[in-house]
Amino acid sequence: MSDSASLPPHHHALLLTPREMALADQAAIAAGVPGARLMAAAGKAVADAICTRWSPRRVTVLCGPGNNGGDGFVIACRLREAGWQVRLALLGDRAALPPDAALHAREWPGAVEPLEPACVGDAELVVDAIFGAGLSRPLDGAAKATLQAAERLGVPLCAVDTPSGLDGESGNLSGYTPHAALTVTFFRRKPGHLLLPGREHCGELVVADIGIPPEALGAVGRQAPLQCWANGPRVWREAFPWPRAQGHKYQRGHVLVAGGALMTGAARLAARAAQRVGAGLVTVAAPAAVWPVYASALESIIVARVESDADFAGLAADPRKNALLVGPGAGADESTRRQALAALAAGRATVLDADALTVFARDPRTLFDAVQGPTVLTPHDGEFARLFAAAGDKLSRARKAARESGCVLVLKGGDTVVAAPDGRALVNAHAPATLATGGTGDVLAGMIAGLLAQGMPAFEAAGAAVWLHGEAAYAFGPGLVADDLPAHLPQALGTLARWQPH
Ligand SMILES: NC(=O)C1=CN([C@@H]2O[C@H](COP(=O)(O)OP(=O)(O)OC[C@H]3O[C@@H](n4cnc5c(N)ncnc54)[C@H](O)[C@@H]3O)[C@@H](O)[C@H]2O)[C@@H](O)CC1
Ligand SMILES: [K+]
Repeated sequence: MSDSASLPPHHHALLLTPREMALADQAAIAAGVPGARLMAAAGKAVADAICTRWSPRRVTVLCGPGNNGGDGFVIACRLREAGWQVRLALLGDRAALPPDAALHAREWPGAVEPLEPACVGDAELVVDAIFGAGLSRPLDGAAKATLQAAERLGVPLCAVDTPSGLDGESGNLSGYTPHAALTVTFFRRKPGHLLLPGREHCGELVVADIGIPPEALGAVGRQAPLQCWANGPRVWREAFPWPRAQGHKYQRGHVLVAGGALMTGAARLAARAAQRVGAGLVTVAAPAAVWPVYASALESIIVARVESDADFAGLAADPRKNALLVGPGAGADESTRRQALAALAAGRATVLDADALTVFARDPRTLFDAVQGPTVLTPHDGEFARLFAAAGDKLSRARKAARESGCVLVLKGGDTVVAAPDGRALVNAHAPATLATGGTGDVLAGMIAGLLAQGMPAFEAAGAAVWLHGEAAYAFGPGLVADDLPAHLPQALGTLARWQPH
């Protein structure tokens, strides 16, 4: 096995697909860690996680026909040793278990019941070790009926690796998937643990070390690059533009925000967010008719009066304005389209949001062909569908669209995905549901522009903005409206400054 120099960057935050995880297992086994030992460690980790959360009680361990079921046999043994009353049920034939699972099944001293709804009848806790990474078709038959019976009982369920029926790669559900109170996975998380709807079925997620050396990642990465991470400071904090003692406002960048003529609040929110995230200067280009609205509300922000799209293009052409934002409250009209194209033509960092995306619905190629500088597109699902034909799960759609457009894609939602044209991707789970309220997207777009203006690369800037956006919402708590976000960015930045890898 290679040394740690071959580890992919931020390897703790990597998300591995089930296939990549199987390759990591194989690499560990090839490096001399027997599969049966990995399974023993996996089962022990789950049993330990259970014992620290629940006192001994009646538990039914549901085992599937593969290695996930093998983990189940280990869990049953460990819980029994710890004084729990354990029932174990197996789907399929004991003689057909794969070798590592068969080995651990031989150590189980109790009865092996057939897996059917009756086996959870008196349980106070249920362990779902039916299917994990090997799920190959929708859940049906006895597995589905038994998990449904467990869920109807209303007792807590602990899932091994993934709740059965959850596709670890996409987060999609197949046939039926129970809601776990606790999911214990091994070595690294999978995209499906963070993507919706999967994340909602995992409950608390624990990642256990089962003895796979991190260097196994180097071996996996040589087959296909590993470039999907859970979004968080680990991934981008080295690129975060903290103000420097010797800096001055001109070194902290200058954001130009196109202000809308009707919905003036959106661009104001974006401008405040750009400023709060650290941009040295922010200019809002305000249409003449509503100039006073902007000017009276934005004391420390420059409000430039524009009479025409040509005026805006003139502002955008000023090279000191090193990050441009068009879209918030812009209106889906010709003027917005001209402003977006003027921003892209400037060849500097650009964020296009909302209406500045919608105006290219009929000819997205015009938009993609105009891209020159680092460009970030921030669609929600509806806006995305107007621009891109990409199908599939959210992660692959975002990646395909990033490649097609040559832009960093921020595909928003409760599980925002950030994707770069070179295949890198982030899945964000750091966002409370309170963010689903009007204007929060404008704030996010402003934050990305603010970080771009300070020289942060587009992929990292998008990831950092998405995380800080979530952090500011957590800091505020319930009752959030978009206006609260810029005001809570200082707290979020404080958390980031103190953040330590764990
Ligand atoms: N060495 C390893 O590979 C390790 C694997 N571990 C465990 O092994 C699991 C992966 O094991 P496997 O690859 O054997 O996969 P699983 O145990 O998840 O499932 C594979 C079996 O289920 C069947 N199956 C899949 N979907 C089905 C469906 N919907 N209905 C009926 N049958 C279905 C397959 O035909 C196969 O027999 C991980 O999730 C993890 O829990 C851990 O023990 C750690 C070490
Ligand atoms: K499972």
